[in-house]
Amino acid sequence: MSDFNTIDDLDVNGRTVLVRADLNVPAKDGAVTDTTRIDRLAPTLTELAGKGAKVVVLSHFGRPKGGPDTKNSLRIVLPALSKAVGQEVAFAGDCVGDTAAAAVAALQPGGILLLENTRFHAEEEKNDPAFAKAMASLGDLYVNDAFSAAHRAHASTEGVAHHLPAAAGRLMQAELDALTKALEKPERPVCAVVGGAKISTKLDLLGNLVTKVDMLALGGGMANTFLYAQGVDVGASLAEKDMADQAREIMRKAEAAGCELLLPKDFVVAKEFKAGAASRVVAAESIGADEMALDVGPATVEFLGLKLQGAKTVVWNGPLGAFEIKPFDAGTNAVAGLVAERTAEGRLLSVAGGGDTVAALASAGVEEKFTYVSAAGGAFLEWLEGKALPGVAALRKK
Ligand SMILES: Nc1ncnc2c1ncn2[C@@H]1O[C@H](COP(=O)(O)OP(=O)(O)O)[C@@H](O)[C@H]1O
Ligand SMILES: O=C(OP(=O)(O)O)[C@H](O)COP(=O)(O)O
Repeated sequence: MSDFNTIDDLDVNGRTVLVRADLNVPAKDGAVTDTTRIDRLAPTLTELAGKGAKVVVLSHFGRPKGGPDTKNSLRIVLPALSKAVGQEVAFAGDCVGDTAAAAVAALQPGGILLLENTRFHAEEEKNDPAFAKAMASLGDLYVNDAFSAAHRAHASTEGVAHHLPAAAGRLMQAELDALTKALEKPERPVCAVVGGAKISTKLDLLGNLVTKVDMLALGGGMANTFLYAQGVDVGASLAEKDMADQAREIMRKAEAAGCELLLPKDFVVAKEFKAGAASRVVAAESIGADEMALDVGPATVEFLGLKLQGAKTVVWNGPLGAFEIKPFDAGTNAVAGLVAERTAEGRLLSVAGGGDTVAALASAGVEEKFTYVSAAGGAFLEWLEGKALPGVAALRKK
């Protein structure tokens, strides 16, 4: 980390420090369901507050369409954030402008203020220079502790760093150190497991990943999209059908690079996406028109188990199914259990990451058994590809 400043390099006493956090945590019905990202961020905030800084926290939450909406308000993280830092955290209903400025002005040294979702402004994702400048004008110093959002070149993750003295937070430091230690020279064969629901934003990443790993196992909406691209009828399953050409291109790249693509053999399907919905196991080619593939089936679990026997390193982002709802957690639980067991036996090095992936591993009871669990998903896979992450690059000493 010698080419980055850290909090040790900043004189924060009495200064206003803008901290870019990743509070994009799993939530349901307006409540946080997994606090891992909040708990891992807390030491940075308490250290800064303890050193007399006025701490102003910036973050995105969800994927709002460039304007405010109640579903994606960061207000819902306030109770968990206050608990994690051991003090009441103040809140402002905007991340720029008069509302934000008034809340910052009211902040005392040692105080912590959370600003509303940066993605409530379309300028955030465009990395609009004037918007970044407006955000930067709220503080004296900038600390980026959002490694898990560092693959995004957005105003709060990248733009602001050009306007203020910038440093990496403790979580950012810890993630980069741990990932470097675990994966700088991964022992082959390397198997990447990619599932989850973020299809279009992760497809680009897979094109590079297949040139770096020996096997790529797909689950979740990603697998459905690839099966659709192969001509399989995926019924009402989550899939981005307009991404089929790109998926086919990735399959060609994988073949050329000698990366074995592992697609599900069978699925647990249901007509409704709710707990206790009637479900059945079907072959991948037999999903009904009104059915959704919500988890990988037992034949897929067995197949992945056999394939993983040949792997020395596993990197994993994205649950294999809709794990929040039983029984669609079974595939993720079984494969995670297998990886955990082989890691414990010293036969495998395993690194997993992602907001929901961490929650899935915790609910499977195996989080502690992986070699390392990162708070980051997409960012960790892009780091693994050797890509320069914009949020990290902007912190480099000028
Ligand atoms: N087959 C599926 N159908 C619908 N949703 C799915 C399916 N498989 C996984 N998911 C959903 O994917 C979400 C996690 O995806 P993602 O955000 O990409 O992971 P992470 O946050 O770990 O990077 C979970 O909410 C899960 O319910
Ligand atoms: O949760 C995140 O990424 P992840 O799902 O890859 O772990 C980050 O907060 C980035 O969110 P984004 O993928 O909406 O830019």
